[in-house]
Amino acid sequence: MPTFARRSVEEHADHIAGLLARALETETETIPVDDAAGRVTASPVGSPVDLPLFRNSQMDGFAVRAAEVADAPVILPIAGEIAARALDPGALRPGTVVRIMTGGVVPEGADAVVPVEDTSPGGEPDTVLIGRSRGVGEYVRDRGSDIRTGDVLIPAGVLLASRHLAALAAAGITTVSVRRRVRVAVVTTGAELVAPGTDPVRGQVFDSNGTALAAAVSAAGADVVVRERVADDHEAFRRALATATAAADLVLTSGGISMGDYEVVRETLEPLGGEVGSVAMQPGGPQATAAVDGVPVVCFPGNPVSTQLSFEVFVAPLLRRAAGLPARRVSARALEGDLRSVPGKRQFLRAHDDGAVVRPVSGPGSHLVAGLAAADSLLIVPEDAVELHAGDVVEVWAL
Ligand SMILES: Nc1nc2c(c(=O)[nH]1)N[C@H]1C(S)=C(S)[C@@H](COP(=O)(O)OP(=O)(O)OC[C@H]3O[C@@H](n4cnc5c(N)ncnc54)[C@H](O)[C@@H]3O)O[C@H]1N2
Ligand code: MOO
Repeated sequence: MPTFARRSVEEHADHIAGLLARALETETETIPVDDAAGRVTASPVGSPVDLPLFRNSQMDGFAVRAAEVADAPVILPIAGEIAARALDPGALRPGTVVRIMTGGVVPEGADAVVPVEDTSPGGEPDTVLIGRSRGVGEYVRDRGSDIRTGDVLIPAGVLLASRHLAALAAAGITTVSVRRRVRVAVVTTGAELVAPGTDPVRGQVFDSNGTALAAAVSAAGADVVVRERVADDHEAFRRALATATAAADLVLTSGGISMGDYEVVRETLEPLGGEVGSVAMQPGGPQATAAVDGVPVVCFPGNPVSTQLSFEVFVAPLLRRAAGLPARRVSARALEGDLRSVPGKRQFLRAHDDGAVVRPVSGPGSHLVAGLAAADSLLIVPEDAVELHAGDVVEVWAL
């Protein structure tokens, strides 16, 4: 007998959200900035320095006293040259200019840079004709004008991308405190399963759910720490569960939860207090959950499309939020043709969304793994719909 008769999609989603809540609150870890792309900051990172680190030139040209070039054109002697390198240029002598390169230290006394384009040779050796005036501060990048020491460079909860790592590196920071990724175990079950790459005999199928779930977990910002494939053997499944719960924050399984005779997942988890039943959706009708040794176990039906959609509907949003990733893109689209649906179940049809209209690209069968691969979207048909017509507006999830 099922533990729950018929849950709505929302009821089962809420149940899983509650089951996973503690597991998704991971602790923090400190990692090299170079490895931190895609991770989420655990606390605000203050800048240990002013940026820019020192006052420097924005242009190749001449560092000047603005007041001395106010009446340009004016010819002034060139007192030296400052390139972008470690250098203390000393002070700019009154009545002189220095040649300066972009990023070079602007010397004390200079308060503007005249770009080289606004100058020409002064006639005498080591002189320059400054062709136009520049105001105080022009083309000078002041120390601390980007960020000041102690100010927040990156707040907590930020999904680190290359621009954030650049800011950390620019401030000389080498490590950053981030949330640990959620660790997930993937256990596929079925006596018929063989690894892709082997030679199946009649009755055997390639284990595509292991591949799909592992990739989907990574895409949702979590780490796959265990991958097991077990036959319909209770002892082997118990061993795989023990390995999984020892290493992971969350265990995902596929197969073995419906009404047949060899339902190893259902038969193992029900006596442990697992909940097995049916959710008003298609694919993905049979669903189950359990907590084993305090670790949540979420069990998906074995049909490949059912497994993948169940993950997308129930687990991906939670993992994505925990990983700081944006929620999936949901749009409203007009339906291209007519379609019929099974009343009482929310249908997740495999579809193509061209940005204006959406149309199914394969049948509704939950074994149509190639049909799912051909889709770029899921077209959601509400529970109460019996038939929909061309032009009706439907919800579409980008895959
Ligand atoms: N009498 C009933 N039979 C079934 C019901 C039902 O309500 N009453 N529900 C059907 C639905 S809907 C689904 S979905 C499946 C779910 O069954 P299980 O979770 O027990 O899955 P299995 O029987 O183990 O496998 C189903 C199907 O999927 C293939 N499979 C399984 N694992 C993998 C994998 N890792 N990679 C690729 N393919 C896999 C398996 O070979 C089967 O063809 O139950 C229906 N039956
Ligand atoms: O609900 Mo099952 O998941 O359709 O094939």
